[in-house]
Amino acid sequence: MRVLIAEDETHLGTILEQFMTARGFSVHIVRDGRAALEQLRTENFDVALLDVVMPELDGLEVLRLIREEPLPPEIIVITGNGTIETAIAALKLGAYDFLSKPYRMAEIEALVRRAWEKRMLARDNMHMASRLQRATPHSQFVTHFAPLTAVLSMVDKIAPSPSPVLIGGESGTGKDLVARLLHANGMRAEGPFVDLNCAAIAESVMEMELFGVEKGAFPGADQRRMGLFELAAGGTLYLDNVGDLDLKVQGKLLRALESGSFYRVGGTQKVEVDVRVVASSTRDLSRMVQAGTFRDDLLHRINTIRIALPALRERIVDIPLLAQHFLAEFAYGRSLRLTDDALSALEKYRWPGNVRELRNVMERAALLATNGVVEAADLPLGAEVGAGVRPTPAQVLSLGELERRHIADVLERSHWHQGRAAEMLGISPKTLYRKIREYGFKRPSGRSV
Ligand SMILES: Nc1ncnc2c1ncn2[C@@H]1O[C@H](COP(=O)(O)OP(=O)(O)OP(=O)(O)O)[C@@H](O)[C@H]1O
Repeated sequence: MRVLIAEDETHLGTILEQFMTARGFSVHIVRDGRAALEQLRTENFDVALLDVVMPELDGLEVLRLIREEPLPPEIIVITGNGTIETAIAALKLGAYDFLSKPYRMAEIEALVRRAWEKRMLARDNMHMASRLQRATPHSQFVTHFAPLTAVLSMVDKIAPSPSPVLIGGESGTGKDLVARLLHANGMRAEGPFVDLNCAAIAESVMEMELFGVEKGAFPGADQRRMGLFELAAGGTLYLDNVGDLDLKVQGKLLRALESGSFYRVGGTQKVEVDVRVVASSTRDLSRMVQAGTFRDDLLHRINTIRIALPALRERIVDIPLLAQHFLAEFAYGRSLRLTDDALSALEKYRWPGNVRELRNVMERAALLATNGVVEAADLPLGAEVGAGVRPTPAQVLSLGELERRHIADVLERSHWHQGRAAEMLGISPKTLYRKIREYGFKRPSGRSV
């Protein structure tokens, strides 16, 4: 339990500090209001004891300012001459409780412990809610493919370590799922899992999104905002499509990983956080290093542990297994089965959207199935999916070009409705967004969506 004591009376402060330390609290003491404010803004405390009468800033002012911050500690205000007006003002400003001087040490200890329990309860509720939300779609990683079962045992082994992990693989291969497994099986499972798709955030705001921004950093920054790094404190930060970070943010990320600390945008106070970073990329980061678009030193840092997820077409053994798994998920109590023809159609298909696409296909198949049987005709794999882009033997297109043309075609057919297009392609909207940027597609003017 981390406790801040702000007390300007030297002797009293020291006695309090010694008492609390001896009772097993981790204590930091400051002697004036401004120092208290700075300390509370830069480090995470569970409880703060604020004397009301202090130089620079009084305790009530510190209380008011700190309550405007995200996730403030519980505050106990210590009033000098026990004026009831001050105590009421403190409670109105959101203090947990107040104590009047002179007080007994045992009294203060009991109050600090109660304040801490309240904070833990609130935190548990928050985590419980977010875990319930997470647990539903992402619970199980299904595979029979030997190299992937080896990956799963590696995930179990490395989950408890704080080292960064890099997960590579095409879109829809399960990178997000593996990142969540790493979190859920690690020491930080009780902490937050914060996920950021680096491809979906404009470069100009990425630094603020990750590291937060200090009040007054620029005109309009009228309050301090925590970045995702801080929000992930004690948990895992998942950076999806890490290759999309620009070089400046890459540098800052590297420093944060190396030192465990960073500065908010416009800030001068170092913020220290304990966060495990898991990054993923669909792109070949080594190639990006060669091209000068990804930092070599950052790649080394996040590459400490590397996991590569194979495309679904490279593990045909998993196709029937996953198909049954998703069919059961969408059967809603009915019993559904796939015909041999349907299975063979699934195994022959190339699955550009990997497991995500298979899941979408099985969802629709479950809806279309009659008499509990899914026929090949019920599978929306569509000959038409490849139609129009199939090259003649003399004109073999690269996979990248094929993908580019196919996405352009689907965007056109969906009238640039990106949600629908992503669904047709079996990829996530965020991946489609990134591909649109990668291929430099421009929405035709006059189209609204
Ligand atoms: N082996 C698996 N077993 C069960 N479900 C899986 C498996 N792999 C992926 N999925 C499911 O497929 C969908 C896509 O997976 P996920 O979001 O993890 O892919 P991704 O590689 O992170 O994709 P992107 O690069 O587009 O973000 C999710 O619904 C996920 O639960």
